Amino acid sequence: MIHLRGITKRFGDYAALHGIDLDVAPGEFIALLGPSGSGKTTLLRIIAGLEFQDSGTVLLGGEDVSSTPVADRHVGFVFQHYALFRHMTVADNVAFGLSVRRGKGRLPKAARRARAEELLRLVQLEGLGSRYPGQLSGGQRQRVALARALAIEPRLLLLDEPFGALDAKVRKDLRRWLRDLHKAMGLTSIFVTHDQEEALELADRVVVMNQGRIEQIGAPDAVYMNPETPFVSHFVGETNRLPAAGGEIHFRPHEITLSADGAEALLVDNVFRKGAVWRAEGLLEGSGQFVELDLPSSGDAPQLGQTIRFNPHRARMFTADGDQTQGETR
Ligand SMILES: Nc1ncnc2c1ncn2[C@@H]1O[C@H](COP(=O)(O)OP(=O)(O)OP(=O)(O)O)[C@@H](O)[C@H]1O
Repeated sequence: MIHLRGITKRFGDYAALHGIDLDVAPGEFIALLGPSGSGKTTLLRIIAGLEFQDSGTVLLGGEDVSSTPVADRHVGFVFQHYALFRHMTVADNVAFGLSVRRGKGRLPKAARRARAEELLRLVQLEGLGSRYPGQLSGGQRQRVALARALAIEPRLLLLDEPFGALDAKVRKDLRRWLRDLHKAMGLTSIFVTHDQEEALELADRVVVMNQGRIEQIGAPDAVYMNPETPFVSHFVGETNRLPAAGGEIHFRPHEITLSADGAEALLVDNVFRKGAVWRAEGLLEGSGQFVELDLPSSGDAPQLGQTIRFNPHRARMFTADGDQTQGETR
């Protein structure tokens, strides 16, 4: 569906993307995940045709669209701040992409209306077509934006932090809804997020980006369980780091075994409930390293000042040069 080869992009002296290669299969739901400034939006805009790469090629459905303008790429997109037209009704907003279409693909007015109604049903906003955007909630507005993007029957749907401005509960509902919609419509979708939970929950594959490069591509479980670089280990999920000879050892807060003769001892200086577990934080005896541990909340809460002895049971060793790893279980 999408083949990106050697995509580079500079803004003045600043290299925003360094040779990105990426293949996306039809029907996939892909997350571009990375910190602010890692190049996610730039890459998405290049795929959409809103921005052009300095070098490299973009193939969509086997066709080289490297220099094709956005209007001819047949791509739908939704951006966090891609505002609806405030002076247009919801139905007119949704039908907008159809009404600007020229030539033989243009639908008569009645058909455009019917299509808008159908899309509003799809995004579960049936009957709200005559309202104005100002009369909708934030989550409803995002669904209108999505309906508008889908109106042109795009082959590809691109979403840039589509739910970024919404509160956590609405975000979660919309995520699930979007995943169902993606599947039901047989879409190929790429979304940008800096929220690892969102990426892990929604995507078939996660593309982890850092400083204009792809660090790792994989299924959510693979990226979480087998991070290939210290960056991925740290950015996706929570990670404790311990200095070790020739590098560092990484383990997740829950990847521990409690043991009275454990090799590590945490002096607890903060405890709180984190969903189904107790989170205990503090410094390790000896190294003074800050560590976070998750303990079953079926047991008593750890006490401040208590020492917890443990062994990491599924640790990963990263060597000092940073990008080589060895899985290690102890
Ligand atoms: N039009 C532009 N002119 C100059 N620099 C730009 C422009 N667009 C992006 N950049 C720079 O390119 C880098 C990548 O930006 P991009 O928006 O792709 O990052 P991002 O990963 O999407 O970040 P965020 O999560 O903050 O949106 C940033 O350092 C940004 O400042």
